[in-house]
This record gives sequence, C-alpha cells and structure tokens, in this order.
Amino acid sequence: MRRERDKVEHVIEAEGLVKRYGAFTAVNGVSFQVRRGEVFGLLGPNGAGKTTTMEMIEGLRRPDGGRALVNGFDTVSQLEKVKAIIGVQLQSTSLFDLLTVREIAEMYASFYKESVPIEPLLESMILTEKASGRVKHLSGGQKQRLAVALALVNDPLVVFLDEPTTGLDPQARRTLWDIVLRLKEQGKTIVLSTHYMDEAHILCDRICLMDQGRVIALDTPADLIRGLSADKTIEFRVPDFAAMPGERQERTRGWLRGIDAATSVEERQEGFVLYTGDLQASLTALVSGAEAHGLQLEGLSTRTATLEDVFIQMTGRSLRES
Ligand SMILES: Nc1ncnc2c1ncn2[C@@H]1O[C@H](COP(=O)(O)OP(=O)(O)OP(=O)(O)O)[C@@H](O)[C@H]1O
Repeated sequence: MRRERDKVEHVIEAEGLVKRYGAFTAVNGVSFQVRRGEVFGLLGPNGAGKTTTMEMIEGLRRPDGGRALVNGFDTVSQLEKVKAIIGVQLQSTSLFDLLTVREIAEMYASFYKESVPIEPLLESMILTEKASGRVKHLSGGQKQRLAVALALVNDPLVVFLDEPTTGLDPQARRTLWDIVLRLKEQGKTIVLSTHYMDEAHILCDRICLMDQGRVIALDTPADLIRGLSADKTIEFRVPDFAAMPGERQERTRGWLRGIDAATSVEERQEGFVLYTGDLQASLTALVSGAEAHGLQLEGLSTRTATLEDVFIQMTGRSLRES
C-alpha cells in the first residue's frame, strides 16, 4: 500500500528559486524537478550555488524569489511537514565530540516522533565497531558516514547529501558511494551536491549542472556527454612548443584549430586537448599535419568526453579552476 506521503511523482519541485546576499545573487532563478527514487546531482564548481539551492529546498534558507515543494509541501509555509520527510547531511556537520556514536544517534532520534532502530542503522553505515567510541576519535570517512546515518534517523523520503566525500581518501569515497547506491536501492530519493565529476557520473541518474547561480544543463550523465557537438578528445603534447618563437606558436595554433572535424582546441598545462566529432578524420589530419609542420607529438591519446568536458564547453572554464 502506498503511504499518503508517497503521493506525488516529483518529490521535489524547485520553481525559479532566487537567493540574494546583499547585492550579490547567489542563486538566480533555479528550476528543476526531482523524480521519486532517483539520485539527483547538483554538480558545479565552488560557489556555483549548490549549497544555497539545497538549503532553500530543505527549508533552511528562505528564498528571495520562487518556491520549492517537497512531496507537494511548500518549504516555507509547510516547513514542519517538510522537515518530517527529509534527512539532511550538512557539508560540515559539527558533531558533539564528547558523545559516543550511539549517544549522538539516539539524541538525533529523540528529535523525531518516529525513528528507525539505531543499531541496524549504525551497522548499515559500517559504524557498529565504533558505536561506543567518541565522535572525536572517528576518521574523516567515519564522521561522514555518521553524518549520513544522522540524516537517515527519521527514515526520510528524501535525503540531502552536501558534498559527502569532499576531503576523503579514495577508499573512503568509494565506501560512501556504495552507501549512496544502497540507499537508492531502498527506494530513497537522494539529492547530492558535488564538485567531483566522476562521483556525479557514477552515482547520479540525472545531473543538474550549475554555474554562477544558474542551471546550465540538466540531463542524464550519458546524454549530457552525447549532447556535445564533439564528444571525443585527442590529447597530446608538443614538447618544444613553449620554446618556439611566438609567430610559430601562433601558426601551430591556427593549424590545430583548422584540423578536420575539430570543434575546439584547448591549451592546458599538461598539453593540448582537441575536441572532435570524428575521431578518425581528426587523428589522421593531426598526425600527417604534424609531420608536414615539422612537429613532434608526444603522449598522444584519445578518450571519450567526460562531464568535465561538458562543463568546459559550456562555460569556457574547468570545474576545478572555476
Ligand atoms: N551567508 C552568505 N552571505 C554571503 N554570501 C554567501 C553566503 N552563503 C553563500 N554565499 C555566497 O553565495 C555563493 C554560492 O554559495 P554556495 O555555498 O551555495 O555555493 P556552492 O556551489 O555550494 O559552493 P561550495 O562547493 O563552495 O559550497 C558563493 O559565492 C558564496 O560565497
């Protein structure tokens, strides 16, 4: 039987959300819908407005414009109803260092009318061994898992995870990824913010790409990449490029830009990146042209574009540099 609270297909509706801090507009008309049971990612560089957007949907920040509904409840006028059905893992949850893991989970559970049993919850977050230990002795990954456990204590319909793996080592990140995927299997709707494109690609059913307070694209990871006019890249170095006279550098750049099927060429610290819609045509032109121009190519490799490339092509900046 479907419960009353499970009634709408779109668990979240954000409609034209705006947040200003003085003269600065941090979120500038953000709209999207989150479907029941999906992992929905907000991906963007630092300062894109991901946290502010999430906080308006969670009812923690009041929008200056637009509105957000969670399961049909308005996050401003029906905040209590919203709070009962969401779980929030904040970017840097300040936990009470002197309590034990079990004590803090019990304390959080006491805030709600209904809560899940604590021991299985801690077990599902791989924290059973630490249950009697103090929070201050936990590793970074364990603290993050505890923060996720606390977000789940009221058996929420929607779980918000704000940059859950920032600062974690690769193994701790993977453990958290497994946890997120398990939550999805259990039917939770998850909204996750991140500035790691690999994380977004692996975890999210759909990604809302944000930059400077706006949504710049929203689709499945595969379709975001397929949507690029050039979804393949060729990477290479020209070892003596930096030492070339300026005029020869310019000629080389001009030639690269004109290569068959190439849509753009980027110069990065690690070398050139050429985007193309036709890998074979561009590769052939590159290799034969290099010889004709007396240029040596090193570290030549090809790859399919990533979400990072989507971001670069849409904004002219990389996720990391922004
Ligand atoms: N309370 C505040 N007062 C003034 N400016 C703020 C406040 N909170 C956020 N901002 C600014 O709003 C912008 C968006 O911040 P937000 O934290 O939402 O971005 P983000 O995409 O989550 O980035 P991050 O990954 O750094 O958290 C940033 O430029 C930030 O400096």
